[in-house]
Amino acid sequence: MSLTREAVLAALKAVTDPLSGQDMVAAGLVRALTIEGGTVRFVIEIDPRTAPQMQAVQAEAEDRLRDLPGVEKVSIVLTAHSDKAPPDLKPRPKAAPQGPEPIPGVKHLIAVASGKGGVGKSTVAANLATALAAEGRKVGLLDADVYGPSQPRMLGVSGRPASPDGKTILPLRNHGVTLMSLGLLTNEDEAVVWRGPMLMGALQQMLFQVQWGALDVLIVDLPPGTGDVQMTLAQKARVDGAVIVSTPQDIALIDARKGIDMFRKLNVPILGLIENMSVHVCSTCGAREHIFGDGGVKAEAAKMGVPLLAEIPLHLSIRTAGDGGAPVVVSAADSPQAQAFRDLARTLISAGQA
Ligand SMILES: Nc1ncnc2c1ncn2[C@@H]1O[C@H](COP(=O)(O)OP(=O)(O)OP(=O)(O)O)[C@@H](O)[C@H]1O
Repeated sequence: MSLTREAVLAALKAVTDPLSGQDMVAAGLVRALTIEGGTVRFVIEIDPRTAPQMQAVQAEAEDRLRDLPGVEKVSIVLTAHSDKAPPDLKPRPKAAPQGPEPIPGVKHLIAVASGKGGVGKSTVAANLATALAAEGRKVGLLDADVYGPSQPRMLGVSGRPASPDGKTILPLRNHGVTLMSLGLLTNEDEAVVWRGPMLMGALQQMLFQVQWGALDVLIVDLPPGTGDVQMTLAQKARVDGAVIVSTPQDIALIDARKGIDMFRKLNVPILGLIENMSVHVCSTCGAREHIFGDGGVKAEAAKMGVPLLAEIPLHLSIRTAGDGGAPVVVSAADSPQAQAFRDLARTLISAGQA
């Protein structure tokens, strides 16, 4: 005959709780009772001061259960209960949904997004951040490109951020920019597989637990596309505006349109489009060629009713500077390429957006 719950409870009712004088079941001492095959398990929650009396109850309950036919193993665990009131399980009216919150100390938060990968979004974010710093702004850069964080390499930053109190994280700094990136917490060569909730937790930590200090502007380098990171950012933090980076190629533009739609649905203002790899400038002869097409982003911006904020040339020095850890704005400050980013920074500052 298999062991039943009723038989177990009946055996336990023969044990008296010395504190209340009731049987231990009626006294509510038996918690989380499970019966699996011949194994009986439950928990007795006790006030630590009554431990000696309760150990006697535990021993008696064990004896009685072992005498029951069908019982092979008994496991009774004594746990100390806290004096806190038990959790209130009654349904409550739903709390008002938590809206996006400003990040303490941060005046403007600008998201740098792209519909598609590889269009130069991280390059634009790094150069925009250093260009804003060169204009005297206090700038932070959050590398939220969780699938391929490249800002530590682009800004020439390495080492682990410290967390002296185990709660807040101290960001790193280079070229006048305060940086935090998941790339600083993982090994560069390690492929990171993030589960959704982990990812969202990490993003929230980077937004709200990093000691950003007083910033005029925090640039957030997003992963490409329209996914969870974009949604979480817009739902948790007040995003003052998004800039969308695209190349002049049609396919990049189609994806950019999707990005714009998403931000509009999330009530994030679109500050404008940035055309990257706009025109190829030969680093030896200076010849200009529209490798990815001409005027596409400008026409699209006009169609969508958003400004075209900048046209950044495709130039070898932009890539080598990024790879070398000092964006072109820093490493070749007087070059026309650097000036294109400086103009972008000034445009945003004069519009009161950075
Ligand atoms: N204007 C440019 N001129 C020359 N090279 C560029 C330019 N913009 C970006 N690059 C190069 O193109 C490559 C891709 O750029 P980047 O990593 O910034 O793109 P991304 O859109 O952030 O990519 P991902 O999808 O990986 O996030 C890099 O090697 C970068 O140096």
